[in-house]
Amino acid sequence: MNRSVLQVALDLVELDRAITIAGEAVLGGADWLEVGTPLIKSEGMRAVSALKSAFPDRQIIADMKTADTGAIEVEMAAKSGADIVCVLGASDNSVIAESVRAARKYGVKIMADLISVPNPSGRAGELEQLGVDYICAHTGIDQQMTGTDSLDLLMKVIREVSIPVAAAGGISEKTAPGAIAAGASIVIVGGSIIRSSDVTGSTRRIKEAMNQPVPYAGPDISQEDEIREILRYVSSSNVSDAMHRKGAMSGMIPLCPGTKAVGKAVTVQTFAGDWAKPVEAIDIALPGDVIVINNDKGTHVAPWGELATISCLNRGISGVIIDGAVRDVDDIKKMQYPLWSTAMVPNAGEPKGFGEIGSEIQCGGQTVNPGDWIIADESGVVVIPKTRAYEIARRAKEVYNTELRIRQELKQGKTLSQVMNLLRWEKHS
Ligand SMILES: O=C([C@H](O)CO)[C@H](O)[C@H](O)COP(=O)(O)O
Repeated sequence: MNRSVLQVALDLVELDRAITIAGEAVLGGADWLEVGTPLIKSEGMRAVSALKSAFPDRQIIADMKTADTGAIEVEMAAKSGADIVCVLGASDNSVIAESVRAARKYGVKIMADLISVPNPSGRAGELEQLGVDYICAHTGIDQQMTGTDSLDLLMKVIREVSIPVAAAGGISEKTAPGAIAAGASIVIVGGSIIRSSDVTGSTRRIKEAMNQPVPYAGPDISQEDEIREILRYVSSSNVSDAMHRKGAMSGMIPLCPGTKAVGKAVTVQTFAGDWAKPVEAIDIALPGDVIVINNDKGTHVAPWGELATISCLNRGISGVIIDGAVRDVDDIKKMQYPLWSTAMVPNAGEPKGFGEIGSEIQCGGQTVNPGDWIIADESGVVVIPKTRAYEIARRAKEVYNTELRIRQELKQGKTLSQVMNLLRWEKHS
């Protein structure tokens, strides 16, 4: 292959939307069109034939992810119009060999996908020996969410084979030049194009980036900084979607609607109205943290008020969440400080000093540990366990990006039910 190819992965579930998005991507310069696995599962082989009829001059790739009955699946895809069929590199050699035989018979090519292969560099060579036409160094979408880097995999396999290698897995305008510099002949892009509000523009920018290869230097931001960066622009609703409706606190009212808090939790267990530990937590918390307080069901006395809030502002604390009451509401509102509580009351308690800072607490019906991430906005407060914070932030970003595209389709006049094809997916139908 002389020049690098941009393959756009149509990982969608509705054929009509896939064809529209494919058309926009072709306008931006997409060379090859991949009928993504979700689309094949949702629409079957008619998705392959529909894409081929709509775009007869493009190579159509059927991402079958074949793991068994190689010959049958290759035959189906080939007869539906696919030019290239993707099989799982982790499959048994008998599956690969049968796929290759069927491919030769029906005049199509085989791309072997290295997703989840334990020894990718060794396996890539074996797959070449078995006769596959392309190797795909692929980090799956779920793996990407945990921080696995597709270009690391590409670099492990690129020198092991002499057939063309495709790079896939979260590739964007930023990483595409690195894939080409590392030697990829094909760059496969899904989310960065199909979820964009400007599919044509995003495709064009990635194509342009591919023409300026630059060696990949690895991520330019730490995972913690990336979590914070993402949580600053996604919403608590996006995070709740990413967590499959887990993590949302109940009964939390924003004192200053329109404000937002994002940060790591400094937890405080106190007793009704005992404001010593909540206020001491201000000195322990780091700038950017969120103080999360359990006031032991005390809604008649407040462990928090205006003066504590001023201290928080001075220390750069991102916000305060109280399962309990707050007072001095008018003054805090003037400061527009991000604070959520379950009650308001004028009564102050006493600084007795019971309770502790930095232990596991319950807040708004959720368990919160020190270091868990908090995102709070006008919809409410969500706690993200620290062990899954990177993954959840990345998934929330996917939710956010998916909505960018849906919003664009709504602006063009479709209803939400049309975009989502609700009737098709109703449980009782
Ligand atoms: O093959 C893919 C994935 O397994 C879902 O079927 C994607 O097409 C591939 O990962 C490219 O998509 P992005 O990772 O979103 O760029």
